[in-house]
Amino acid sequence: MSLSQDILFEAQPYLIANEKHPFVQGIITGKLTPEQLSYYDEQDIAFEYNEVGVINALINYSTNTNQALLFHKRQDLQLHMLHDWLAREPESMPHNWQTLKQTTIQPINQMYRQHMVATIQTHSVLQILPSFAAGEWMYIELGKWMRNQTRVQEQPFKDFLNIGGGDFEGPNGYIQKFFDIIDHEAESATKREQEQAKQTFLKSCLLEWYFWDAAYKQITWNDWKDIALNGKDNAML
Ligand SMILES: Cc1ncc(CO)c(N)n1
Repeated sequence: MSLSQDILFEAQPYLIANEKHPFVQGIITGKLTPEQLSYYDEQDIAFEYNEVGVINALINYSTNTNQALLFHKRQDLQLHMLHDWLAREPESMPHNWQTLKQTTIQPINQMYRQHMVATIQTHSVLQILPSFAAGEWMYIELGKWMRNQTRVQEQPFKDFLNIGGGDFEGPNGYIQKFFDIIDHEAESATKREQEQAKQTFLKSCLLEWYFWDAAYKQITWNDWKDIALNGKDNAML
């Protein structure tokens, strides 16, 4: 079994848990509040901006030119996605590069972002790529699964997780190429390095669930502070 097959086998329960999360269910039923959507929107755009740094590292530590070109192409897509995203929803939530860089990174987002950037110091594509590829894989799989669900046909729910299949899916899509790179790099890695790469992927899958959860409950540092300093009920966390 290749490393990517092994990873994907172990990631299945995480995919199912993500499908069941009330935020994801709320996308299907259109039952998320504007506040939940806006928390997600703000945190996720900042999350995607953080990925720019992770993709830069992938370009930097590529082990051959084809890898570097692929990551460079993915970076171009990332920056275009961010550009289009910043141009959307201008009235309900003004977005721009300045506000994006000043957004407060809430607890789970911070944990997830740091989980990803912590892999950069390994200087190893095998360790960095799974941290990033897991989220991409999760969104692609959730998008495929959504197509079989009877979902609300109103914006913004209609296009949520309806990610550009062409670029990401199929034998020539990014995600397959990322798994091919993981398998290629695994060939020259130790068992321990392979296991580390797998655990990094699974940790990202887990943090995907918590990212939905944080948006569903709109968890902020103020909530953490209230619980710690004022002894407020911590059932919500
Ligand atoms: C939290 C998160 N994970 C993955 C993706 C997919 O790019 C996203 N937009 N946000």
